[in-house]
Amino acid sequence: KGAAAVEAPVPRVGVVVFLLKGKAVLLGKRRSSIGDSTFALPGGHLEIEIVSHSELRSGESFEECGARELMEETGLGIEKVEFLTVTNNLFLEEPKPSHYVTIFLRAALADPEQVPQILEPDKCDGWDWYEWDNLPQPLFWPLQKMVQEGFNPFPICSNS
Ligand SMILES: CC(C)CCOP(=O)(O)OP(=O)(O)O
Ligand SMILES: [Mg+2]
Ligand SMILES: [Mg+2]
Ligand SMILES: [Mg+2]
Repeated sequence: KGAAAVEAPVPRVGVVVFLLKGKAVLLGKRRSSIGDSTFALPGGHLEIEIVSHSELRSGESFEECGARELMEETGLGIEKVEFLTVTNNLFLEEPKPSHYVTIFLRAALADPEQVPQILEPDKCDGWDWYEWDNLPQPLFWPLQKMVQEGFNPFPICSNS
């Protein structure tokens, strides 16, 4: 008898943001079925705005999604949002298998003085700024993989 067919998870799109401040990046400790208790960039699911059962408004852009997720999760306003890279991430170890195509953006604080708030305490233990050459452990594995491969999210001529 054949093994039961395995349901392949439908790929979803995640948009995460390297919010940079000097040589530091904003990270939060996740409370989630995916990457629980690991340090991850702020961000989340690319959403289609469902207005009613019969009307979909046009979906959000990557940049709009990044800015929305940052506002929802930290209350921070961001600017100079740029596309950096994309990765293909299969989460097969998690309780429920999932598959994310993850869009990585870079941004700066609109107000450099603004302080992040923990607006979703059930999803994040807290936000903090971490120097890129002294990142906390454990990192959320898609980010860990990029760091190990030498990814650098900072602008080349960063004179900031
Ligand atoms: C798993 C990740 C790459 C994409 C989903 O991110 P997330 O779990 O932070 O999602 P939300 O912020 O939308 O809840
Ligand atoms: Mg979110
Ligand atoms: Mg999120
Ligand atoms: Mg979301």
